[in-house]
Amino acid sequence: MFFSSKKWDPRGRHCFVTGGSSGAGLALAVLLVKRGAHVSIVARNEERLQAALVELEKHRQSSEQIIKSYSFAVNSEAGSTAALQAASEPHGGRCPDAFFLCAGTSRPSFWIEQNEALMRSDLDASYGAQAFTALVASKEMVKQGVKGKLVFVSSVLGYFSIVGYSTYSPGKFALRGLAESLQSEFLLYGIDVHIAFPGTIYSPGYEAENKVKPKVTLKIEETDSGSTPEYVAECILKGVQKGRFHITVDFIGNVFRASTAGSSPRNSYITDLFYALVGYVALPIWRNSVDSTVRAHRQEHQEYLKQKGIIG
Ligand SMILES: NC(=O)C1=CN([C@@H]2O[C@H](COP(=O)(O)OP(=O)(O)OC[C@H]3O[C@@H](n4cnc5c(N)ncnc54)[C@H](OP(=O)(O)O)[C@@H]3O)[C@@H](O)[C@H]2O)C=CC1
Ligand SMILES: CCCCCCCCCCCCCCCC(=O)[C@@H](N)CO
Repeated sequence: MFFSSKKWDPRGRHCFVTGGSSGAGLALAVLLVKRGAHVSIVARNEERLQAALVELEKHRQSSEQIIKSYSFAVNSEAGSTAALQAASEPHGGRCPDAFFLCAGTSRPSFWIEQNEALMRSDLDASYGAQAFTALVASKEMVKQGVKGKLVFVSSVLGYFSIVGYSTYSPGKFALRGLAESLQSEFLLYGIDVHIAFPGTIYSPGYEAENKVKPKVTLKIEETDSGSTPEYVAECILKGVQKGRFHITVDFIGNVFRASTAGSSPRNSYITDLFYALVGYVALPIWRNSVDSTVRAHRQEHQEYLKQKGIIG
């Protein structure tokens, strides 16, 4: 209803994937290479980029495809500009057709353990790592008259939040706010905006965050069955091809999406009504159980606070 019905084909297009060296970003890059796109992946760690590039090469469809990696930190305007310039060069300076903004990290922890520096760096890691790329990409697309695509990757934690995500969720909610605004503004240019809200992704980033994740958060997350990076990538690409604004990859995501839709463009008026009804009944029950889990953790948490020297 809100987008053209013709399916978008990545073949021969230049796709710019931030966070393309790991997890969902790497899986998306692989998928795009398989579909015949030119792919540029961006991340900071050169070694992991090189390993990812070897993986991408295995899926090359033709010798024409330009497949490259770029080491830049994209959580600043300068970093994103440098990455975009470098990636545009092999394409004669033309800016990419689609931007898959997968860069992001999470450091689950308790709110009272934060300080200003940690809050700022986590907001930078969840929001800044995508917002600045969106800024420079948009300017370039408008300047060059490219009717491209911006695809943000939020999280189901951009729809709701739980204990442990006080410095991560705000950035993922903020991405939704940004996408909502740009979806409207970019009607001026014919640039499409999409935003994905995956649940748990079994990625290297997930392995890393679990090492520091509070026990109570791990317990609540047991309800989430999770998805492989490959599955998430497929859902994101399908969602983009179908012209969906909010892209969810699993049942939980669909329920939260439909329950918090507001005036966001919907995916379907019939199935979204079903998901919204499920949410209306099931979400308060689920939330009550989450609250009970947190309350049951009070005593253990007191011990934790003592151990850390936060209380006497
Ligand atoms: N894993 C999960 O359970 C979930 C993750 N998400 C979100 O999905 C996205 C992908 O996550 P996941 O699949 O776990 O990926 P990983 O955490 O495994 O990989 C993250 C990627 O982003 C890159 N990156 C991080 N920060 C920057 C930066 N400032 N500049 C450039 N590159 C950066 C990393 O490379 P390098 O460190 O070398 O820069 C790496 O390539 C993230 O935005 C994440 O928040 C959403 C829901 C669930
Ligand atoms: C019918 C309704 C039932 C609702 C059940 C909901 C269960 C959700 C549990 C919490 C999932 C948290 C995913 C975190 C993803 C993420 O972004 C982090 N891994 C950070 O990277």
